[in-house]
Amino acid sequence: MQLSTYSAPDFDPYGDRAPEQPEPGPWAAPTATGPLDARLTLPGSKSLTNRELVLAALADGPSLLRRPLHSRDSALMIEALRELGVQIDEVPGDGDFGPDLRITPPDELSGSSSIDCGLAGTVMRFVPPLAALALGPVVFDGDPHARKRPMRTTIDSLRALGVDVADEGRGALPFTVHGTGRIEGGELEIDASASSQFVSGLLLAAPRFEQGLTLRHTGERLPSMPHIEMTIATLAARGVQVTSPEPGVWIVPNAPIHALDVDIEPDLSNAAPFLVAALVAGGTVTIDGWPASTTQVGDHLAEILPRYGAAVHRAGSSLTVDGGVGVLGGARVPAVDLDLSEGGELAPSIAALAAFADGASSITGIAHLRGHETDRLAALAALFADLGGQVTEIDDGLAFRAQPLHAGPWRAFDDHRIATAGAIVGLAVPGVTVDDIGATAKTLPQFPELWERMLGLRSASAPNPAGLL
Ligand SMILES: O=C(O)C1=C[C@@H](OP(=O)(O)O)[C@@H](O)[C@H](O)C1
Ligand SMILES: C=C(OP(=O)(O)O)C(=O)O
Repeated sequence: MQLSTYSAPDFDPYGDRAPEQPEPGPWAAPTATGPLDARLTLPGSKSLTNRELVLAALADGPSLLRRPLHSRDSALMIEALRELGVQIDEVPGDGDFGPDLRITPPDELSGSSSIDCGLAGTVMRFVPPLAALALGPVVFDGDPHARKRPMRTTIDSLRALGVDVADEGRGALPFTVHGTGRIEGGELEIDASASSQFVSGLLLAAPRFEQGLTLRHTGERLPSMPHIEMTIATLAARGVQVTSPEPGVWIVPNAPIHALDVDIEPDLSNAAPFLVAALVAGGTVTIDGWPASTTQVGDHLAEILPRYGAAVHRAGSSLTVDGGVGVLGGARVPAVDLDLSEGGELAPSIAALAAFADGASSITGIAHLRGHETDRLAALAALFADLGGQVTEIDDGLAFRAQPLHAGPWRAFDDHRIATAGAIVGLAVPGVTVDDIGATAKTLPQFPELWERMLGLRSASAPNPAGLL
């Protein structure tokens, strides 16, 4: 099948110019020359945008998404849903980062199509249950590395629900879902230790199962609980009440999913590299539009970063991280043992900070990162070794030892968060080159522009990257 490459959306929210996309290719990470004093807004949350797209596709009428994310992952979700017969139109909105989206669900989802998941976990885990509700075969495939991401639980759970799924026996992409237009539902046991998205994908579609769904997670651990809570909250906002009588068990009734016009919050996980930058370069970084309450795990940064020496202030809808003099100014980064089982997607940014810690430290609870966009534990260990660092893989995470870092290459491995971790390191280590900054298009196509403006490297007369005040 034809695999997609992300290209800029065909709108122009910036007046006379389209948004810059990161050019695929090498990027010399800029070194900070002094403390930061930056204020920015960020595009919409990937996790919220892709959940709301799925729920809108199953809803009982048209929905509007205000200020959604426009990136490769959201483009892949939009295309996937269009393949199933969902109408998705761009409509003018007041966001800085592109148009709003109007989603009109079809009377019945249609199959007989092919879906490109790219490298998007949300597409490969959330859309197959919808394909099972459609009539006709739907082929799922993705980027070369997507074929290595864990998918067995999605495949097995659909089979246990009576859906015919043809695969190559590896528990991975590619596979074909032979939907019959209905799922009976009922009780189901799954092992979601490799990804919370196995749970979320089933919960999102379950109100359309004839008996609803009683889902029980049987594995030893369950990562990324806030993402499951986000799924439950987005369902509740559309009138579906999921109950959880005990940890690891969820009951979803058969119920209509109501149409809803919804505001998408900025992506707080994508705030991580910018906020961590304050601790490395020193000074302050303020993110505007920070929600007062949210299910996004990025909100945990407000508690995590003080453990590494930051002062965090909230004022109205802004969140400021003050990194003091920062690593560059000679600050000592405390050696912290951090359990990130709830927020694994924050790990690459925190690892880039822990690499400067004064003493032995660790990030644990993140074994499942081996199944992310790349094997993030192996990638980070290898990348820091190339810079002279001492970061080692442990059973369920990474261990860090204080070691001066030097110039060197930084491979992105097609992983947006590995790419941005390289940018963080480069703030304090001259001569770090990220081989492909284009990887950031997965969830934040504006990353290089925003980063350079954060550092004051773009003058006021240079094109203004969306969202920078
Ligand atoms: O449901 C979601 O939107 C996500 C869940 C998490 O997945 P895992 O549980 O596989 O880590 C997270 O890391 C990913 O970036 C987004
Ligand atoms: C793990 C991530 O993405 P995905 O949704 O593709 O799993 C991530 O964004 O850190």
